[in-house]
Amino acid sequence: MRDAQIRLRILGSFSSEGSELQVQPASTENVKSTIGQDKKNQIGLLSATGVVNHWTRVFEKRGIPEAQESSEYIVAHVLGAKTFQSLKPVLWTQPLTPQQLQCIQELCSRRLQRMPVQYILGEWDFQGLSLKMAPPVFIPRPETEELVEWVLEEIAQRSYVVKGQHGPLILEVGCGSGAISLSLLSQLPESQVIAVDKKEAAISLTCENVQRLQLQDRIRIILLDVTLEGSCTHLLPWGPVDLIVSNPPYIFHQDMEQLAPEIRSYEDPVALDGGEEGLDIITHILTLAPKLLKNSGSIFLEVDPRHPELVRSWLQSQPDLYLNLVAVRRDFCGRPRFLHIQRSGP
Ligand SMILES: C[S@@+](CC[C@H](N)C(=O)[O-])C[C@H]1O[C@@H](n2cnc3c(N)ncnc32)[C@H](O)[C@@H]1O
Repeated sequence: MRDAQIRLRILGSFSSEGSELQVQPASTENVKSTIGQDKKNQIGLLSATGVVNHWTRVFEKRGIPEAQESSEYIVAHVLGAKTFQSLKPVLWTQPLTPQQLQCIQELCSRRLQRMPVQYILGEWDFQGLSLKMAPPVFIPRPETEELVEWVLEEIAQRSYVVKGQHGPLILEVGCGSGAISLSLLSQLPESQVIAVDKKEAAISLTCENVQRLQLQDRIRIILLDVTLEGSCTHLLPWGPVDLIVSNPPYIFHQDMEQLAPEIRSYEDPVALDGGEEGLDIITHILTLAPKLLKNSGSIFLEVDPRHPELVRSWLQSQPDLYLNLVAVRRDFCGRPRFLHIQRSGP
């Protein structure tokens, strides 16, 4: 699934798509007439492969990014598979039923309106977990899987056997769909997680995903805005924590307009907009951290490539926090995107 997700880069990166398209949903008539045009090819067109090719051409014509991948994911989903390649080869050429064709058409019409494939399918894989997706809750990106892998590597090198607790206690700020928290819980059977988010839609989706994966015994989910005064008091009863992890909103405000239509029209701007320099939530997390973290506790953050230097100098200007930027990691595109900050103070 990882490869498949990387292929859907337009939904995974915050790149601009340039000018927005005037998109009209395809009508049933359009599809029927295209399908009816060539009687000789009718069987081919009504097969899964034929329909994938048809919608790929329609998407390409309308300037929809990742036309073929979008079309393949939708057809595979309607046929009960995750990817087109994983379908039994016999299903590639077998004629589809009228119901299947109708369903494909409805889902493809949504893609023509630039809805991300993840919302169209209603689920997406993250770290091998199948999570429910629903707009406007942020769709987990492939980069964030690298953040989770880094956290897992660090945890593997430490011992967390303290007062009957056998695994780390982790706080996630901004849990969204629950992707980070749930993948950590599922890969660290001794861990416990506190997941917070300021948006009710995110909290509800995390709860649904927790139930879906039966991980409710080791997680506490809290509706909380970490920028509000006193937010710390809601977390202190559960702490102190070994580790804070967050993929916060970090886009520079002036870059918000450049986002692809998929992101701009469907994802919650609260999940994206980090203020003037993208640091608004990051600095709140860092200010709260010393009150919530154990001694030598760690913070792992996903950030913009411009942030490592900005965060380093911000931390130098805040010596009373006793936080040090100890490592920066690059993402699979070679951009410095992940920070490890450690508490070193009283
Ligand atoms: C980039 S999304 C990350 C979601 C998820 N962790 C992931 O990686 O897929 C950021 C999340 O932070 C939440 N958020 C934004 N501001 C917040 C705040 N002040 N307090 C708590 N959560 C906040 C948003 O609602 C959103 O769900």
